[in-house]
Amino acid sequence: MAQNVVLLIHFFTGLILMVISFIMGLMTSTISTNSFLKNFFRISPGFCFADGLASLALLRQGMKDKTSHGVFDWNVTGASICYLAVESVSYFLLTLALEIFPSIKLTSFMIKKWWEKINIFRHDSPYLEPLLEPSSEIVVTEIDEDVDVKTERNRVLSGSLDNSIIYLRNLRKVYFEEKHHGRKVAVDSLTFSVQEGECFGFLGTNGAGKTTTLSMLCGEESPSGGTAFIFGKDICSHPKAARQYIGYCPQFDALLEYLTVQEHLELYARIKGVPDFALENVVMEKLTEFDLLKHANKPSFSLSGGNKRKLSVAIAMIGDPPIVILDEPSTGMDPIAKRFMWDVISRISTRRGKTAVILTTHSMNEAQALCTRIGIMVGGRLRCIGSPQHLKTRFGNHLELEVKPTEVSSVDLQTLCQAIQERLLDVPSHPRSLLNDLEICIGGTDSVTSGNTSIAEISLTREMIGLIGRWLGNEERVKTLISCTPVCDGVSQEQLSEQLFRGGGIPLPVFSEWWLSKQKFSEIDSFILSSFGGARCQGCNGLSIRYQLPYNEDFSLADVFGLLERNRNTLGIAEYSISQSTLETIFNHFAANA
Ligand SMILES: Nc1ncnc2c1ncn2[C@@H]1O[C@H](COP(=O)(O)OP(=O)(O)OP(=O)(O)O)[C@@H](O)[C@H]1O
Repeated sequence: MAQNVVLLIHFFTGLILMVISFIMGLMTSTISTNSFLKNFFRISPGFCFADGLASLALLRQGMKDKTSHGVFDWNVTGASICYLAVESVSYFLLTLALEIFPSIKLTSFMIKKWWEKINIFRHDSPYLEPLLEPSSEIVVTEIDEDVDVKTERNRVLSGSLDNSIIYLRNLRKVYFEEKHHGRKVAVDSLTFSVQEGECFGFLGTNGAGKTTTLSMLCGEESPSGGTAFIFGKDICSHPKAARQYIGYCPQFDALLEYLTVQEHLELYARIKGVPDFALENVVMEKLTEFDLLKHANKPSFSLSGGNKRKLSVAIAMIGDPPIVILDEPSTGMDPIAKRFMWDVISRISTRRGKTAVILTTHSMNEAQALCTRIGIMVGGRLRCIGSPQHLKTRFGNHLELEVKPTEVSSVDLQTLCQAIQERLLDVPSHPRSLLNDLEICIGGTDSVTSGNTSIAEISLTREMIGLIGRWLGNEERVKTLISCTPVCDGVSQEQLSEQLFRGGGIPLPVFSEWWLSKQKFSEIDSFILSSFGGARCQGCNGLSIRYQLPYNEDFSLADVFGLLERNRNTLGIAEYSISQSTLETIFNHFAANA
């Protein structure tokens, strides 16, 4: 595309110069100026070509000056041919030089460096472009940084890198944006290293700067400050050398719509320098490894999202690069394909032991399953780093408890229903409206007064429920049902409230069951909260209730089990589980404190 644009620019420049020169050549007052300017216009090969043709035509028409003797005369095509000959050699050599010598390649990084030097020259005092300065922001970062992140920073900056093959040193990226007073710090002073055989999980909230970091490592973006080294090659000064070690799967599939799966693999294998004799084997190996054989001849536009992702990862892994960078590799995959992909990634990193994988993901399960080390990034900064177990031990200073109460017994249910029915039929100073309701609900005054109405037939209105709450000594409990306020007490309560509002009432057995189960939840809740100081309820889904329990010297795991076991029957606990805090809770903790 860029080459086509350059060609078009060349063509039009030549054309415009030709028109200018032609007009000037027609006017006697500008003929000599035109002859002089032509020496410069001929730097454009397009002009040389057009001028030569125009001069030939003019010669044919007898419009050339008398001094021109033949077609190869200097003033006819001679000058143009000579210029074109010299230019074809010199431009070819220039192109070669730009390709071969990276030191003179015009990367945006180098342009920036030159700009910096020009600025130093222009200003009397030494000048640093503000975004490249070791700004006060970085100092603040270092002060309030987590201890593990600081240790990693010191380790990398001191140069003790063991067998690290990638290391980032104060890598920084600033985008210019109107919204953020002109700039947005996407990545801020990122410092860490990745060793061979390691699978490094890069987690973070949306917009944390993960993709930007990976883009800088792959050479798609140039850093605003700091740098990174890949096998000792600086990504700023030797981007091409650094890139040759990397296989990159970007966040969005960069596939060519009309190329088939097999053609994609062949194309990238050739780009990566796989020799002809090995090409077929390499392509077949990837098709088999990624379970893409049956799609080999399909054009990429007809693939499902998950298969496109598989193809992108397969392309990244072609040629067995020592570093594989995967930006959300399993997005859009079904659970089976995801497991399959995890297996492939795990095989190349941990099992083969030579390849370093850096992956970003929003799936905590994926990070847990694959990553030997994890870094959580929020707002462009690394908030924590370490193995999944280390993070859980350090930041998971609580236990997750989930308790499921036993079901309401039919005896208790029957007893409560009868008690409510008796009270409803025996309201001493009942307001007229309540009795009316009851009469309507159970189909007639006779049946109410006879007392042999079926319990299942009784439907309770809001007013009755309010009264029952008062009789049973807990008006608060029924308020949530009556007022239909959204509470985190699970789906069943929401459904009951909805039924009450839309249908005008709920059957007595349904209400009684709800009441008794609330009673159980409430007893368990007060027991947990009073027994484990600092316990916090995390929510209830109608079947079970979840807590976070503090986990320190005062509470061992044995204490928690002991206490629950001793009171299990009294409280009516059907089952419970205790687990260490998950990666998800740790991630949420960092995201919430961003
Ligand atoms: N080209 C750009 N110009 C301006 N701002 C950008 C540009 N690219 C990214 N950003 C900003 O930089 C920040 C980091 O973006 P980045 O894509 O790296 O986040 P991320 O962690 O990969 O997010 P996600 O998980 O959603 O992919 C965001 O606030 C984003 O808006």
